[in-house]
Amino acid sequence: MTQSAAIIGGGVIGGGWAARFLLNGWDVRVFDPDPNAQRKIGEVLDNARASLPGLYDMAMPNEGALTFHDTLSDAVAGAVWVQESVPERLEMKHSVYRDIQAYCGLEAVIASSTSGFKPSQLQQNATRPEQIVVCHPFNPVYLLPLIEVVGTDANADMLCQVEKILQGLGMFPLMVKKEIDAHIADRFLEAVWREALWLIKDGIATTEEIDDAIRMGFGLRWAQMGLFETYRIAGGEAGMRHFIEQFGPCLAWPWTKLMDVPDLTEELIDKIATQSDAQSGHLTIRELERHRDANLVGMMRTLKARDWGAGAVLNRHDAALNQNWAIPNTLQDVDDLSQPVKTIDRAVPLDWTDYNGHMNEARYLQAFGDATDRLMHIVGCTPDYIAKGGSYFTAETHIRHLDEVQAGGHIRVETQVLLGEGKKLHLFHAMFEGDRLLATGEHMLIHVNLATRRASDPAQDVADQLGQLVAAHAKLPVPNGAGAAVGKR
Ligand SMILES: NC(=O)C1=CN([C@@H]2O[C@H](COP(=O)(O)OP(=O)(O)OC[C@H]3O[C@@H](n4cnc5c(N)ncnc54)[C@H](O)[C@@H]3O)[C@@H](O)[C@H]2O)C=CC1
Ligand SMILES: C[N+](C)(C)CC(=O)CC(=O)[O-]
Repeated sequence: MTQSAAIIGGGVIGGGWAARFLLNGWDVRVFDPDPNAQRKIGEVLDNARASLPGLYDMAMPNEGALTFHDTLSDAVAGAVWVQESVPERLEMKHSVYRDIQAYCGLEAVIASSTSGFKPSQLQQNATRPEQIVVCHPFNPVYLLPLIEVVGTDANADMLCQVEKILQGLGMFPLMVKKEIDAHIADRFLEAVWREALWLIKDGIATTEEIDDAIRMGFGLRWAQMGLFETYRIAGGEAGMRHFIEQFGPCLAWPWTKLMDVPDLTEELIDKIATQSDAQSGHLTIRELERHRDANLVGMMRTLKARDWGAGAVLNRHDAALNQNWAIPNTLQDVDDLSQPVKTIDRAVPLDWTDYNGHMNEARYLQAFGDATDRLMHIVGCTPDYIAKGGSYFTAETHIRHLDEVQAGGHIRVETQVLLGEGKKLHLFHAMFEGDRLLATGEHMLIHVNLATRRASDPAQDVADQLGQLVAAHAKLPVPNGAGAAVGKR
């Protein structure tokens, strides 16, 4: 049965949570008194649909149902997870918990997005403190994996379940062992924010110069290694110890104004807002969000290819997705040998699209190449087999681009084996979005001995498995377009 999450407060963060749950197959029930909440969440969802599914190389589950409710009691009914994302005011959060606990199930998790309150503060005077836990996300919640989970002794029994549910949403729960104001990550953000305010107040840098100082340099380092791994490298061969010895004395020099906070006077606020308008005012918030999402998707997919940091979290979720929405790994996994085999089932990543607003031609080849790799794996041409010295090389390719598809579009490739005899493997891939045929890819591959780099017969096991597929597919009609030349309709 589909699980449901209640989103209490559907602003910047609640909207991101709604998208994260929905796109992971949960039903989502929103309560927010703002008459614009539905429109705002709809816009956030559009951005999320274009960006999140394409981070994975497997299809995500079908979207859950999104409903908006006039009362909080209605929204929390039946929800196993209640995500509170109302403004950062303690008395408001307390009053919202009173209402939630009056109507939600006894087993429901009540998670708070709070940036800074400790769980013990949130639990004060609650009917059932053990239900309330901090789950602090990062904007955009639908893309960034980090989630700081902070509980008290009262929550001990539920933290494991909370961690599991968040992992199931493709997130990286950082289980914070000791509560502290602003948890872990926001203490860094706060420190950097304070320095930035001083640099502006003192007229040393503009908003744009500060952003450049971050994004052209250390921001890129932080995105993939964080602070300590980065500084370990900065210590050279002598490592961390040398780094601290060299830069330790600077801590006593006036390199930071951290203990002193500038007054947020009207004058300072006006200076920051004016500079920010000059820097980014030509773009709407939604346009900025789309740039942010495309940049994040590109960086995260690069990290994914390297199975590193945030990218490794995506790979773990991909493995979980494939258990649920199966693409076959072996011939035994194929449900019906007599039909073309499903070799790709995924969304179009944002970074596969181009200036024409659709999937770029080169990415059709990438998808068909991935489909070929999957078929090779299914017939036993696995990484182990390849490591022993046999593989297939593609000798010829013919792609027909029949229809377009946009970022986030759910594509599927079905593969028919036209010939699998001796050294030759002749494949015909058909790419669909739903029932719509988008493209076909016809490929001739030759089995190769990787030591001699010359054509060779595949090992018996691969030949046998391929033979089974060829015999079954021989009964299928020759697909429309097979053997066509360029320009021939
Ligand atoms: N904006 C950010 O970068 C981040 C914010 N957070 C935390 O998330 C929480 C929400 O922050 P934002 O989404 O930024 O604020 P927001 O102002 O964008 O959204 C708050 C929403 O709560 C609604 N609301 C107000 N009273 C309500 C009530 N009684 N019941 C239901 N909804 C109510 C408002 O109409 C509004 O839509 C805060 O605790 C904040 O610290 C956490 C991570 C990042
Ligand atoms: C500015 N902020 C303290 C609300 C930021 C966060 O809590 C996390 C984030 O997304 O930057």
